[in-house]
Amino acid sequence: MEKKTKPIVIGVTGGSGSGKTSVSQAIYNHFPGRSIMMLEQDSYYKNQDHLDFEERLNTNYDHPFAFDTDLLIKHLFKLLNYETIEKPVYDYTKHTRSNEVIVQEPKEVIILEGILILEDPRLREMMDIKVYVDTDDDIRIIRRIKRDIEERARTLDHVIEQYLGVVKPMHTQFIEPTKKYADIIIPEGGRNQVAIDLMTTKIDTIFKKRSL
Ligand SMILES: Nc1ncnc2c1ncn2[C@@H]1O[C@H](COP(=O)(O)OP(=O)(O)O)[C@@H](O)[C@H]1O
Ligand SMILES: Nc1ccn([C@@H]2O[C@H](COP(=O)(O)O)[C@@H](O)[C@H]2O)c(=O)n1
Repeated sequence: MEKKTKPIVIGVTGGSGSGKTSVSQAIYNHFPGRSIMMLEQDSYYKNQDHLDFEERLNTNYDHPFAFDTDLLIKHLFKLLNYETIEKPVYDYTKHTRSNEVIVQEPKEVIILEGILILEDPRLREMMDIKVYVDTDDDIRIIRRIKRDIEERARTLDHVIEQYLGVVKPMHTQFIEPTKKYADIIIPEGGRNQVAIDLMTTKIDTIFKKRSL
């Protein structure tokens, strides 16, 4: 019996504020109505309903332990097996999962995006293409300040304290070293149209090969 091809997994990583969501969205938006989906590692932050808000504020969200990676891997295996998943929804304002889930049907191309997706060898093993979005630290912190205040209900003092205390050291210890696993390094994230064109051309080839 002919073996069915499995979906393609494209991992997109980089430091916080590097532009990995923007790159992933740009690739995804290039294929409206096609068999492509996004899977965000952030959706798999651990549930913290058992902790009070003060304790949640002190969680290290940039350490691999912050993620329910077993659940992410389980869901990825299901998607590779063409099964539907119930993707958790994360609430950054409450620092825990919301009660909702998103029903996600399997697709031929999965864009897996997150700060620590290349840190876990099991996840690396599941990826066909690995991308690292490489953006200078000063640009990343400026973007993060703006975003966290506007979209994640944070104060300037909290963003700075979190960045210096946790985000920066964890980036150096866990995220930056995963660059060596990348097949492609994209400088200056979101607006690197050449890199996005190369990625979309590659995906187009995959769709054509699969007659999709
Ligand atoms: N090339 C860029 N130029 C200016 N702003 C950008 C660029 N890429 C991303 N941004 C902005 O920076 C913030 C972080 O980008 P995002 O793609 O969410 O990064 P990440 O997912 O790596 O944290 C967002 O508000 C986004 O609109
Ligand atoms: N409750 C949380 C959960 C995560 N973070 C921060 O999010 C960053 C990862 O998301 P990006 O879109 O920036 O890649 C990570 O650096 C965490 O510090 C948070 O602040 N609060």
